[in-house]
Amino acid sequence: MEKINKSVLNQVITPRNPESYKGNYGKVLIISGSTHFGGATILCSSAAVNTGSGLVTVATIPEKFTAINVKIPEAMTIDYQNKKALTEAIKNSDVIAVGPGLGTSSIAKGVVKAALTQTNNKQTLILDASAITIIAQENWPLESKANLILTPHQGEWQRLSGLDIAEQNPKSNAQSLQQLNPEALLVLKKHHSEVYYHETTAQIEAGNPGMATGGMGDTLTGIIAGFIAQFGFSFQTVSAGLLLHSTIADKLNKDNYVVLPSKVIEKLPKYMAKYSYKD
Ligand SMILES: NC(=O)C1=CN([C@@H]2O[C@H](COP(=O)(O)OP(=O)(O)OC[C@H]3O[C@@H](n4cnc5c(N)ncnc54)[C@H](OP(=O)(O)O)[C@@H]3O)[C@@H](O)[C@H]2O)[C@@H](O)CC1
Ligand SMILES: Nc1ncnc2c1ncn2[C@@H]1O[C@H](COP(=O)(O)OP(=O)(O)O)[C@@H](O)[C@H]1O
Ligand SMILES: [Mg+2]
Repeated sequence: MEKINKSVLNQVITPRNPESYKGNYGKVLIISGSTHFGGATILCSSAAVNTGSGLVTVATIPEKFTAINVKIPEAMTIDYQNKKALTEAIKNSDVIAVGPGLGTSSIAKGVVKAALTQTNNKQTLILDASAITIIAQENWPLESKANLILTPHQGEWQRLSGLDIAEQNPKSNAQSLQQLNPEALLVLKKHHSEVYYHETTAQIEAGNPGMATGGMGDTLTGIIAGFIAQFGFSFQTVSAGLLLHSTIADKLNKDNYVVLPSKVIEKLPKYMAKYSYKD
């Protein structure tokens, strides 16, 4: 399996054009959260903001609006239960990430369906967490006009692919992805996470068990969304987001037994500045 080289960080993370404005850095929509899972929404959206997305909108339930406004004043909020508002927000976004903390209620199912069916071929749709669980449970075809990215952990991948964790290996994973949707990009999250896209299978050599804490995957989803919003959809862009997440976590793990997702998020702008310098 190919290794994802650190040079991808310098390639993807480019200095900003002085003449640019927020409209140049993409509109991200994070569809996320439910009564018991508010933190996932805050971490995912906060990661998208700190990665440098031009504008971030959070589609969630209204009882979470205040918490989001206080924690992430840069983000806007809409109610995903309002079908018209959700449709409008999907239409106006470049990157849509759906699933963190969404749960599997009937409303959540409708929201995932809307994301799958209302996106177009200029957009990227990231399916994570509960969105993957819902698609697996409902046995829906994995279809969308958008560029599709899946970010399951091994338990979620088991649900979607039908492969037990012990059966998951590069060959079986690639075959399953081919059957589910040969155009989709898969980020399989594990120790040394893997990326599958078309004929390429690659792995990061970064990440540590200090990352094994709730919210770390929600954070990755926000980072990938922010990277695609700014740098465009590609295998390299996703690989760079994945590698940056674990690279920051490895630095923090040197003197932190557990690596908190919020600490990784805090370091994003600093590390992006560092990798944007070409020396
Ligand atoms: N602060 C918040 O708001 C947070 C909210 N969150 C939100 O919670 C929702 C549920 O997501 P989830 O991932 O917590 O649970 P679920 O979908 O049931 O999967 C777990 C099952 O899979 C299995 N499993 C096997 N391998 C595994 C692996 N490598 N990593 C993890 N699990 C693995 C595992 O096996 P077991 O542990 O039982 O051996 C178990 O059977 C989702 O919307 C998410 O975004 C979380 O992000 C946390 C912070
Ligand atoms: N032992 C480990 N080594 C490296 N990375 C890990 C380890 N444990 C967890 N991670 C990383 O942490 C993240 C966990 O994602 P996920 O299970 O979706 O978290 P959550 O849903 O709680 O946000 C993934 O990016 C995964 O690769
Ligand atoms: Mg997760």
